[in-house]
This record gives sequence, C-alpha cells and structure tokens, in this order.
Amino acid sequence: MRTRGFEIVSAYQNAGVKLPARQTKNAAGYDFFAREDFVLKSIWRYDFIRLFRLIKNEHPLTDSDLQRAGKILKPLLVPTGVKAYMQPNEVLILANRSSNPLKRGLVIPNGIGVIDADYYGNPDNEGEIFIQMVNFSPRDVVIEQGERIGQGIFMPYLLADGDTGTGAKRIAGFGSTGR
Ligand SMILES: O=c1ccn([C@H]2C[C@H](O)[C@@H](COP(=O)(O)OP(=O)(O)OP(=O)(O)O)O2)c(=O)[nH]1
Ligand SMILES: [Mg+2]
Repeated sequence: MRTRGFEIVSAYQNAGVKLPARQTKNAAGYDFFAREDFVLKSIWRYDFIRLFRLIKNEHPLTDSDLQRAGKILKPLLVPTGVKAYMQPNEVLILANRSSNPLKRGLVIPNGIGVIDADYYGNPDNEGEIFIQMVNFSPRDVVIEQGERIGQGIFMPYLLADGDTGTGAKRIAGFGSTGR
C-alpha cells in the first residue's frame, strides 16, 4: 500500500538523484541530497561593498547598492529533485541538519519548511522540494551533488473546530497563494 514516501521528479529521473534516507535505526529525519552542484554565496559580500563605499566617503548607500545587496541577501533555493507523497492529514516538516550552521554557516531562513500534502504533483513544478538556505559564513560554500543538505520529518496535523476546508487547489509553492 502507498501511504507516504518520496519519488524522483520526472525531469531528473536519469540525473543520479538519490531518494531521502534515514541514517540510523531510530532517526526521525530523512536526509535530503542536493540534486546538483550548488554554490551558496556568503552574505558578507554586502558588507565589503558597504565598507568600500564608506572608505571612499560615498555614503549613504545608493538605490543600486541596495538592489545589489538585496540580491546577495536573498535566500537560495537548493533543489532536491524529489517530491513527497503523503496522506491528506499529514505534512512533511523540513529542518536543517544541526551540523550545517556549525560546520558551514548554513541556516534555513524560514526556520522550518512546511511541505503540504497537496504540493505533490502541482502543475508548476510537480512538487519538487527546495531547501531555502542562507550562508552566513565568511566564505562561499560549495554543495556537491549527492551531499546531504537537510532533513524531512513526516507528521500528522490537526484541524481547528469548525474548519471544513477551503476546497482550493494548490497550483504551486513559494507564495502561490498570495501575499
Ligand atoms: O522550505 C520549503 C518550504 C515550502 N516549500 C514548498 C512546499 C509547500 O507546500 C509550498 C508552500 O509553502 P508555504 O505554504 O510554507 O509558503 P507560502 O509562502 O505560504 O507559499 P504558498 O502561497 O504557495 O502557500 O512550497 C518547499 O519546497 N520548501
Ligand atoms: Mg502557504
């Protein structure tokens, strides 16, 4: 019986993507692997621009500085090549590996990722799971294909009294339901 699990997104069937896996007997988290090499730029690049301008006595910062900084400070979406199916009353919670901030300065800026059951198979990206990351270490971090980047935990969730649902269908992720 198909209850919950992971599948490779069709576009990456032959791309050597590994399905998330637990590492020890009682591990709660399925470790996710990066589907391709990925460079996570350090956020501190912004401070160097700022310092440079201050040294040149050119403050305050211009709009174009801020635009540049905005791009640098934006979290990156590390692609996993994997989608998760589950029961309608279940959710997959994404969490960082605790070694990531310690060893590589990598944090998940949304705290946890919420992967809804109805994200699976959505018409926009088939339900591919992405892990948002920010690199606050002083150096750029290279993630290689197949490296473990985060973990997912399946959980049941509860409904509030009187909640009969909206019936609305999920068509994508990352802000698809509006602001
Ligand atoms: O770290 C994450 C968080 C979310 N998602 C996907 C799965 C989830 O079902 C969907 C929507 O996530 P969420 O509801 O947390 O974000 P939102 O900003 O409210 O987007 P939406 O308007 O699409 O619900 O985006 C990921 O792939 N990775
Ligand atoms: Mg949402």
